[in-house]
Order: sequence, then C-alpha cells, then structure tokens
Amino acid sequence: MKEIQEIYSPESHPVRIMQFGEGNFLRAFVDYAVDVANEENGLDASVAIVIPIAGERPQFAAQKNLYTVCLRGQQEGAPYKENRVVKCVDRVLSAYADYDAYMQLAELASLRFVVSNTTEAGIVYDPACALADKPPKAFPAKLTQFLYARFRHFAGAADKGLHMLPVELIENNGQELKRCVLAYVKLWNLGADFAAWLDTACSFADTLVDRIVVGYPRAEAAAYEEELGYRDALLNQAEPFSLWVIGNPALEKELPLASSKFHAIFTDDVVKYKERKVRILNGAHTSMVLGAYLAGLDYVGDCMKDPIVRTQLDQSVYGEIVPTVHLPEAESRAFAAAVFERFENPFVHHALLSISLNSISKWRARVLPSFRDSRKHTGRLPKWLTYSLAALLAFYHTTDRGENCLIGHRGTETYEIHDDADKLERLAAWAALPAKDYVHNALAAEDFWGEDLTEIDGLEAKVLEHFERIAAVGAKAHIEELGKVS
Ligand SMILES: NC(=O)c1ccc[n+]([C@@H]2O[C@H](COP(=O)([O-])OP(=O)(O)OC[C@H]3O[C@@H](n4cnc5c(N)ncnc54)[C@H](O)[C@@H]3O)[C@@H](O)[C@H]2O)c1
Ligand SMILES: O=P(O)(O)OC[C@@H](O)[C@@H](O)[C@H](O)[C@H](O)CO
Repeated sequence: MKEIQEIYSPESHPVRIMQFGEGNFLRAFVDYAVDVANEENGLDASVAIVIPIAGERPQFAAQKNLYTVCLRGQQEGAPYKENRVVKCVDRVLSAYADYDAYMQLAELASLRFVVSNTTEAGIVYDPACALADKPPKAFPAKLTQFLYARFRHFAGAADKGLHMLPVELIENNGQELKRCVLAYVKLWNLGADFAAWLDTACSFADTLVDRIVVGYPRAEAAAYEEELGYRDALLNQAEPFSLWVIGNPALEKELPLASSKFHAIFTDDVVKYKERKVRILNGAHTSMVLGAYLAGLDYVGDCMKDPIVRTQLDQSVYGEIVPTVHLPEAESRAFAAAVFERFENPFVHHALLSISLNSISKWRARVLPSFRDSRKHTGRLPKWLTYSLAALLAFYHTTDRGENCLIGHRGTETYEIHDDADKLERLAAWAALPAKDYVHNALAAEDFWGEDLTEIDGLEAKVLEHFERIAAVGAKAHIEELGKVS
C-alpha cells in the first residue's frame, strides 16, 4: 500500500499562522479549518507548527506534513462522512530541538496569527523562566520571547503585530495569556515601548472551541487505510460538529474561517458560549466518566446506551446543570439534546480513560461552578454532582504507583490515573488512611478545588456516604439506586 505523501502534495501558501501545539485537537480543528478556508474562501494561509514541549516528535517530516482528518457522524439529521487530506501545514518545528529555526519565524513578514493549545497546564506564569533560555519552559514565556524578537526585528512596526488566538479551555484564555506575557515584560524589563506595541499592534482574543476529536483510530486503522487507499500514521478521527467562537470581531475579515464545513463565530460575547459548552458538554463528561468507568464501561457511546448511566446523565444534565446556565432554559436544553446526540455518535469511540486525564482540575473548572449555582438555587446539594465528586475520589483511590501515574483497580483489571504529580502523590498517601480521612483530606485540599470543600455544609458527609456505598455495592449498583432517589 502507498504512503500518503506518495499520492498527495502539500499546498504552497504564505505562513500566516504559527501554532503552538501539534496535538490531535489542533490538527483536526484549526488546521482543518484553515485548509477548508484556503479552498473555499481564498484564505491563502499555511501554518507553521511549533511543538511546545521537549521530547518525542511525531513523524510529520516523513509524511511531508500531510495527514488525513476523518469526520464521521450525523449532520443535520443525516449521516456525514468526510476524509480530508490537510495540506496547509508548511513545517513542524520543535521549540527545543529546532530552537533557532523556530525563532526565525519571528522575522516572517507574512505571519499574522498565533494559535495555541498547550492544555490547561500551559498558560502559566513561572518566574524561573529567563529571557536567555532557549527556550524558556512556560508557554507564555516562550511567546513573550518570540514577540520581543519580532518587535526588535521590525523595529516596533505597527503592522507587524500578531493576533493571539489561544484555545485552551480555561476561562478568559486570551486575557490570561496576555496577563502572563505582561508579567514577563515586567520581569525581564522589556520596556514601555514593547508593552505599548503589545497593546496597540497585537491582540489577545478569548476563544472557545468545540469538536470531539479522538485522534488515531487504532482499532479501526486498517479499515480506514483500506478505504483511503494509503497509509497515514497521523490519521485523525473526529466528529463533523465544529464551533470556534473568537472574541474579536475585527479579525473576521483577515481570517475568514467560516465555511460550508466549519462553523466560526466572531463576537464580543464569548462568555455565553463558553459557559454553555463547558458546563453542559465538558461538565457531563467529567461528572459521568469516572463512575461509569468504575461501573465497567469504556466509551462514551456505551454510557449513552446503558440505561443506568443514561439515567444519571439525563437527571444530572437536565436537572442540575442546565438550570445553572445563564441562558433561556429552552436554549440550554436544546444544546444539551444536541450534545447527547454527539455523544451517541456510533463512529467516534471516545474512551472514558482519555477523558479522565487531569480530572481534578476538570472537576473544579467544569463541574464545581454548576454544583455551586445549583446549590444556591435549590438550597440543597445536587445529588449527581455531589456523587460525581465521590466517584472521582473512588476512581483515584489507590496506593499503587506507576510511571508518572497511579495504578487504579477495576475488578481484576488495572488502569492508569494521570494528573499533576504532586496531587497524585498526596492522594496515594491519603489512600492508605481510613475512608473518612481520605475523603476529608481530599476535600480540604484548597489547591485541588480553589477552596476548602469541607466547609460546604453537609458535603463531606454526603461524599463519604457515596464513596463508601461505591466500595460496598459497586459503582453500577450505586448509580442505579441513586437514579431512583428524588
Ligand atoms: N480532543 C478533543 O476533543 C478536544 C476538544 C476541545 C479541546 N481540547 C483540548 O485540547 C487539549 C489537547 O487535546 P488533544 O486531543 O490535542 O491531545 P494530544 O495529546 O493529541 O495533544 C496534546 C497537546 O498539548 C501539548 N502539551 C501537553 N502538555 C503541555 C504543557 N505542559 N505545556 C505546553 N503544551 C503541552 C502537546 O505538545 C500537544 O500539542 C486538551 O487539553 C483539551 O483541553 C480537546
Ligand atoms: O480534551 P480534554 O481532555 O480537555 O477533555 C475531554 C473532553 O471533555 C473534551 O475533549 C471534549 O470532547 C471537547 O471539549 C469537545 O469540544
């Protein structure tokens, strides 16, 4: 069988976008959108990808930076299938191994946009980073160093500023990135002229992204290759649904991304889209998957078909999450129904274990705000969101350490638990204590949740009750019995 690069060739466009992150999501979302916009809207842009972390590098060069995005699912009530060879990636550089070549991108006159997806861990201020580092460790420090090099190279020209479009799923991602960049300007004494250039020639937009991307379809790879007629080690599977909300309407003309295949909205009001999506879609994932995994399920699609877990999902999303979203209830309910349809997509197998990654910060960002608002509105602890915290603690409950992870147990099987190393270390130590101390210590850890959860009236006792019930009867039986309690 032929290789993808023997059949297709990259397109040639000016490099207008630098992208921090080579991961599945950006490649099936941003690069896909750029590729379509080149075709449909005459965008005429290619992307230089920068790998932001040290370590292994996927084999982009061997494939001439070509890869296939396979979209499978329903769209407007009908089955949808698309195989698109993305041809707009011009080069892939490591910020570490190719430092000089990467920094030379700062001198490219055509460059206009910086996209980033460095996970929730990426947008942080680390004062240990220095301007002379090659490169500094933290992403905002890398970006500041890069922008400063550009500012100097073009002598502060107003038309050589860059527009930052971070897609990390944290609140106010653009403003948070700018805050970190300005902190480095101060730390490194980069001067008032540079700070003014960042303010006037550059921009930092808050953005929200939405598309379920599962990456390389390992189990079905052979069938895909058979269908495509070539081999592609970077094959990337995702759903057809797409939404990129960009909080700077002024950029729409220069970045015409909305197309027949990709949904982009430029607006001043990202917040309403973000709250709806993060609370309902991501909140449903995070509050469901850990308990569902312990209940013996492996994929989101399995949860949708399982009447017991499905009852949880229906009751928690419509009863506890939707009423907290600051939109007309009918609108939020319609969004939730659409999300359920996406979860039911039989072609995209979204593994619960992949969603479980970093669940502590996810529960804090994606579930706790709904928990808090639901409690405020109803005056009581929301049944399922409270249970979901116990399910999280049950999923993380182990004293076994693996390589950069903990090892959990599901019956006779084992699974890997990935989260911040220091959080895992403390949880493993607490797991050796009686259940009430494990639960107490975890809830009291302010750095996990941003507050001491033991101070919430009745929460600790209720979480302990769920936790002990999961241990006694199993997650499945407990979810079933909870479904019957009003
Ligand atoms: N997969 C999806 O459906 C989806 C949808 C919307 C948003 N996202 C977001 O995208 C992120 C990545 O998902 P993915 O599916 O591309 O995963 P992936 O494993 O394919 O890629 C991870 C990416 O994050 C970068 N990265 C990891 N740790 C980093 C760090 N400490 N600092 C800087 N960069 C770091 C890697 O270089 C890589 O580009 C997730 O955290 C998620 O918030 C994913
Ligand atoms: O990608 P993560 O690990 O941040 O979260 C897992 C899922 O909730 C997430 O990928 C959603 O599928 C995505 O946010 C949909 O747009």
